[in-house]
Amino acid sequence: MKLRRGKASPKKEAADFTATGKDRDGFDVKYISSDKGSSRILRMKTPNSVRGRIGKHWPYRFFLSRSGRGVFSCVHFNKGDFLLEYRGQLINKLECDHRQKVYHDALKVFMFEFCFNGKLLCVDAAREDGSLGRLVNDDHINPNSNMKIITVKGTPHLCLIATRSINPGEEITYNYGDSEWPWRSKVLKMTLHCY
Ligand SMILES: C[S@@+](CC[C@H](N)C(=O)[O-])C[C@H]1O[C@@H](n2cnc3c(N)ncnc32)[C@H](O)[C@@H]1O
Repeated sequence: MKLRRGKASPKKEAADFTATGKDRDGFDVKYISSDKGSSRILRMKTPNSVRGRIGKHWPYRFFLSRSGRGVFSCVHFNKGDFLLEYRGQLINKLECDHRQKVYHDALKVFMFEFCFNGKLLCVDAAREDGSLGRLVNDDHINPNSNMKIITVKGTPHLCLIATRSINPGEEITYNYGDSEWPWRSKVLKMTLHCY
């Protein structure tokens, strides 16, 4: 992949951000409300400068059909860019199974299980720690990122990497995988909203 001069590779960026334990700039959390099958954004933190740019280039604003929080880009990202780490506590299968038994359903969705070097591991992001990766919503039809395992000093880190270019104002999404997620079975109306 050809890199812009001075720009670190996604793997290097991921390693740097995972080491600091901080999210990179360029994202906003917005609250989305679903009412009668349609959805709207309740609170926007996007700066006016960015809003102006979106308005100029986008004929439409957002299609949203979910509720709760979502993570939105407020800058442009290229395909292959490192976006965010799905941060949390790295635990083994035994501990993961235990927590699956004791956690409420609302917390279980924050447990990300994956295979690493032939072992089942889990990042438990149930704790509200202010990080953004744990707030990224599912889209199995047209996601703009995917979750990659990036190994830093022998430890696996779950990192969201852009799968296409992402414009300011777009919600960051990835495919949560093939489970029967309840929201996927609902027929949700898609409504356009302008602000
Ligand atoms: C890892 S959390 C994502 C952040 C979450 N929206 C929040 O406000 O905490 C996963 C939860 O988000 C919601 N969610 C994620 N993707 C969704 C989607 N496509 N449609 C509806 N709800 C979704 C579901 O409630 C799910 O249990």
